[in-house]
Amino acid sequence: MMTKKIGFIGLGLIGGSIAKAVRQYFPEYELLAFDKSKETLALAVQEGTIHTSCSSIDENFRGCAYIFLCAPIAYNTAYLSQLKDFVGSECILTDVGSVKSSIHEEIIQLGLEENFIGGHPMAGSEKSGFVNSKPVLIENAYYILTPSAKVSPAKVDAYREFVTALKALPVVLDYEEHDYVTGTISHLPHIIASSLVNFVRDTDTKDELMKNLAAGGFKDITRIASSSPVMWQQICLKNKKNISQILEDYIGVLQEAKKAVDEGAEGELYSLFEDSKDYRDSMPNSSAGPIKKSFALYCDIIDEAGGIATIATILASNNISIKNIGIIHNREFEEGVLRIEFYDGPSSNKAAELLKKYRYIVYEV
Ligand SMILES: NC(=O)C1=CN([C@@H]2O[C@H](COP(=O)(O)OP(=O)(O)OC[C@H]3O[C@@H](n4cnc5c(N)ncnc54)[C@H](O)[C@@H]3O)[C@@H](O)[C@H]2O)C=CC1
Ligand SMILES: O=C(O)C(=O)Cc1ccc(O)cc1
Repeated sequence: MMTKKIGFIGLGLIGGSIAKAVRQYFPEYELLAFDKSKETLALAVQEGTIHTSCSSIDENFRGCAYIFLCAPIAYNTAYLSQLKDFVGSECILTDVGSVKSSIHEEIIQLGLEENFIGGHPMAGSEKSGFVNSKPVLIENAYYILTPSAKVSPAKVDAYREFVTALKALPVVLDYEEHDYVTGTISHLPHIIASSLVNFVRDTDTKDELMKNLAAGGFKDITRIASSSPVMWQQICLKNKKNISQILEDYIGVLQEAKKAVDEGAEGELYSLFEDSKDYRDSMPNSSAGPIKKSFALYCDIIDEAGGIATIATILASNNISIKNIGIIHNREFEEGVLRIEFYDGPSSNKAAELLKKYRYIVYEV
């Protein structure tokens, strides 16, 4: 069997998830890692995710087919000069950072362009650390590749195939375009979420009415405010130019909204919400995105003891695994409805068909 050595620097949420996916799909590969947290490395060895834990970037990294840089972005860039000696001609050096220009610039400086293909799995969560990592995190998620100008097409093809084998969806982009696009769809939303949460904290009443009354909508758009502070600090520092421009443009949009409110401009206010509804509704639920897609359906349940158990039994006896199940209450479903999440689209479709056959009212989303 063909074995390869894969190295990781940083084995947290993303590094850990990729390592676990490699372990799952290429069990014969040899995995090694360096992380500043000794506990993380010990756990990864104990769980059988990696074979070798390294106390620094050392000789172990020589001969790797892939080296994944998965620490916060400023550290990834800083480690390149230490890594350089261990990067052989066949090695594909890659990262998973949310910003690409800074690492590409350092790669050019160090003459590592023939080896470097930037990477960015558009998957993750507000959680962090190896303990939260899982192979399914990158499954069906877009995985952006930003090849250096001098890397061979053969290496790009090999990396693309590797990403596909890990069940992610490779997309090749220019690194500068990557930073503008992710600046808008990922970095700006994180800044909005965090500043909105802080705004509520700073303007709340003495008895914290806002904190206690905050409803689903507020929680939906601020989930990501619980993300790793060091990671987002570094993203803002490294994608400064794009984020500054995007914030300026977005503040202009907010000012227009304020003007419409100040002037009681009925038409403008209606359009604001109608346009956003149309565009948001046109985003396919099944497309992969920064927020990992979910395969869920909603189902009315008969209000009697054992209602959930009956549905779970129907699904289990048809070999459909449930990822998550629970009753939700919101304005859309005032009476409460059962939300059932599945691991993939086909399971969700099969479950919907089956439950309809049993005369359940099913809402597919
Ligand atoms: N969290 C997310 O949703 C996503 C994160 N990313 C990128 O992935 C990278 C890692 O993020 P996460 O895995 O979420 O973070 P994390 O905090 O879960 O993991 C980072 C890991 O790096 C280690 N580390 C920190 N500083 C280090 C250093 N100086 N030397 C060696 N190891 C060090 C930590 O001990 C930890 O195990 C970042 O560059 C981020 O931009 C990319 C896509 C999604
Ligand atoms: O939690 C979420 O929805 C995210 O937005 C996760 C995420 C964070 C950083 C990235 O570079 C990509 C994805």
